[in-house]
Amino acid sequence: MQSAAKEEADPEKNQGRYNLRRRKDDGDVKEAEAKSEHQEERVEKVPAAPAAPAPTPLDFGGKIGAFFWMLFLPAWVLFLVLHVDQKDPSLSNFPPALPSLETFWDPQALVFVVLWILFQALLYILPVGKLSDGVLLRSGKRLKYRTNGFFAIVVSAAVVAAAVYQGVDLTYIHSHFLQLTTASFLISMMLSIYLYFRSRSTGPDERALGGNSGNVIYDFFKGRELNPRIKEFDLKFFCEMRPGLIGWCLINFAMALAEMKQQNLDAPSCSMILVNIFQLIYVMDGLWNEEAILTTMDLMHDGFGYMLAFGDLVWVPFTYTLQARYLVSHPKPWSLPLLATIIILKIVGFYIFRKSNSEKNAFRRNPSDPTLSHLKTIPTATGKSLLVSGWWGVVRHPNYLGDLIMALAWSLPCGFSHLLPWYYMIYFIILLVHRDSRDMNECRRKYGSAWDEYCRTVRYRIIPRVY
Ligand SMILES: NC(=O)C1=CN([C@@H]2O[C@H](COP(=O)(O)OP(=O)(O)OC[C@H]3O[C@@H](n4cnc5c(N)ncnc54)[C@H](OP(=O)(O)O)[C@@H]3O)[C@@H](O)[C@H]2O)C=CC1
Ligand SMILES: CC(C)CCC[C@@H](C)[C@H]1CC=C2C3=C(CC[C@@]21C)[C@@]1(C)CC[C@H](O)C(C)(C)[C@@H]1CC3
Repeated sequence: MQSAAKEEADPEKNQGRYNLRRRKDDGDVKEAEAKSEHQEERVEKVPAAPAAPAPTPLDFGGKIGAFFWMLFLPAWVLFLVLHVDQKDPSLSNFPPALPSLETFWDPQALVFVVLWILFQALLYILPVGKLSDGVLLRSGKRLKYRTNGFFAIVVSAAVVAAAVYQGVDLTYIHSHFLQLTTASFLISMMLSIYLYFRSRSTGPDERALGGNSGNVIYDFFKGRELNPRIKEFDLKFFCEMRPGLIGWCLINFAMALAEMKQQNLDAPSCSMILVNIFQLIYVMDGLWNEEAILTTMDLMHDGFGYMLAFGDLVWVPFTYTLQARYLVSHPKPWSLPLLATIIILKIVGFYIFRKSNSEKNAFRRNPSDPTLSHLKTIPTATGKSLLVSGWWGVVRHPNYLGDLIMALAWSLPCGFSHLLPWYYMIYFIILLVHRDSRDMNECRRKYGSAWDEYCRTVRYRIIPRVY
């Protein structure tokens, strides 16, 4: 174990740790060999390039699992959207009755969704804000990203405020929720088909290691191309950070207006305000620290396919808004002690989440960053090191811990009368536990014995002394 500064001060030593083993386990052997050859060539030219790319084992229940998830996820969104509309959205009334087919479709809703995405695309391409460096790719290249997400949400807020001032009725979003969901689903489906077809003409270095099984359904679901771009326009980065994420805040705001209309209130309820502010802070923080997304799993390792396209454009805006949507017709009384507890939880969760994400991002960008020199690290054979003190010495995913505490603070304002507003919390535990195990497998593959040493030093995964 050594300090972060010392580790980086010896690049030649690091270079000697490249992992050039050939892996012939699962997947296309020829391709794996071709990658290894490229890798050996690159070692001389690009000292910091990640090593030993080999296709990863299938995830999400493999080929059959991918097929199941592709059908199940949209059906689940549909049930949630319909269930929350019921007068009594309790478990005994699940599943809700299906409406007639024509109810799903409204061309106007499609136009609004397309306009929203185009508007966000326009803000994304404006030459405003920083051009940030992505991580080093297997090809030895480093992509540039326009990180102007905070600018985009501020402009979007101003445009929405002006529209409301001009008399635009945003409660349309509440009354046409189902049609807007269908429209977004169609767009995500078309995008996924486009992504799959264009991925067929990409080289091995441009593909994600995990979405390249050769099975059409699995690869379509998981995503094949790592960084699909149209010229400088990065589709994965844009979809993950803009239309759905900013759309989440727009929908929450529309729910607050719908609550006022439906409950005949002069102002939104306290619970609604809390949910709106907490989630707005979460999104604004993500956009303010947009550069940090470049060192997350989605951007570094996952291909862009159905899972992320659907997740970004449908799942995030139409299920993460469930709490606000629930509150529209289920007002909750609140007390000062409860309010104080919820706010404290949010602050604690946010602090852990932000500090740990920023620590890892700063370390991955510049391991010799003087502000991190006090942190202990473990060197690995790839030349990269692992943090073993600071937040990453408390548990192996401190950022998940903070995120979960925040999720708790988002559900509490909705009370305990129904399970539905707790859905996000339950889903999030499942998502993060699964993500953690995906990441553990991936890191064990990448870092071998160094990862085992890390796991021996930092024993718990997400919750200290519990899990
Ligand atoms: N609201 C939502 O729906 C969701 C939110 N999130 C949030 O997004 C954020 C990003 O999460 P996610 O992308 O899953 O994962 P991480 O940001 O935790 O990224 C995992 C990667 O970090 C690196 N890493 C792991 N351990 C260490 C260590 N000790 N020292 C240095 N680097 C390490 C590894 O990559 P390498 O070594 O290759 O650099 C690993 O693959 C989290 O805060 C999460 O809570 C995530 C999913 C959904
Ligand atoms: C459809 C599937 C069941 C699950 C899809 C998962 C996706 C919805 C999430 C995967 C990782 C995400 C992140 C965020 C949103 C949800 C998805 C896309 C994030 C952008 C939210 C804001 C945060 O501040 C963040 C850290 C930037 C998040 C990054 C990961």
